[in-house]
Amino acid sequence: MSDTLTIENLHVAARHGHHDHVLVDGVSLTLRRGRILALVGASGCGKSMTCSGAQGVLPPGVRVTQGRVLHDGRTIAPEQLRGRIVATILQNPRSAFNPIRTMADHARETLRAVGRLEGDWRNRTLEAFAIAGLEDAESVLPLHAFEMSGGMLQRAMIALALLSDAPFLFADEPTTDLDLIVQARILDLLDELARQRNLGVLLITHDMGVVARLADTVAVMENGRIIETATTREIFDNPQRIATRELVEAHMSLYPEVA
Ligand SMILES: Nc1ncnc2c1ncn2[C@@H]1O[C@H](COP(=O)(O)OP(=O)(O)OP(=O)(O)O)[C@@H](O)[C@H]1O
Repeated sequence: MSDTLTIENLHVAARHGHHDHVLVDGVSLTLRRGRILALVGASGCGKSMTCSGAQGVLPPGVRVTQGRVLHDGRTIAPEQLRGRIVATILQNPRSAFNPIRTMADHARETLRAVGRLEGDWRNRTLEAFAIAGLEDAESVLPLHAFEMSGGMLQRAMIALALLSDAPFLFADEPTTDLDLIVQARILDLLDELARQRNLGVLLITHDMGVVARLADTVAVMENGRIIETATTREIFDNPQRIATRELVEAHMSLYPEVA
């Protein structure tokens, strides 16, 4: 049971008048360190709500109605999970940064939040920025988000995730807002970091190209439920469910050479 993070029977619902509208309907997933699990499915099927629900960071009016998260078999509260056990990188990094704070401020804040601000925070930050591929890391520290490109910001978000030293990473559509060349570089970086740092990654995406490139296993979601889980090879070669087949076929019609 060591080195695992399990989302168990997660239910998430939104209040609509007097009724609950179920958005996530009994999702169970297990992440293992050093492995990348892709969570895929059509837009609106509940991927992001699963990720946010597991971390207890749902939007107003949306709540977890059932389920728990276990780290190495022990139940863990969302506030203990966030930052310490799970780091997060999101789509649209620009909106994830406080516009009036510098990258140095964000790094200090991240380290403070996980109780690691002591000692030489600056050098640790510079090292994380360099590992994340931010060239001339020193010059990045005083920058605000508006002074950086989308690719730089995504690298900065990855650097902050590394600073927290969490063993698991939730990456929710990490390359969606980036141009194709930057996307490819960020995907390479994520792959490299997951392997080198032995991170367990939950990769949320609707892009089967990203799945083919990075994921070891795939969980397919439809209408708030996991309908199929298999290795990436099996998902591409022998999809069992219609929704899975549609995702694979849509991808193959665009990029026949990939799988
Ligand atoms: N703030 C909210 N309040 C109520 N329902 C919401 C809210 N945000 C999203 N939803 C609904 O929750 C469902 C799941 O949304 P979610 O964002 O998890 O989908 P997703 O699979 O991540 O989609 P996408 O690939 O488009 O990001 C959708 O039906 C969506 O309309």
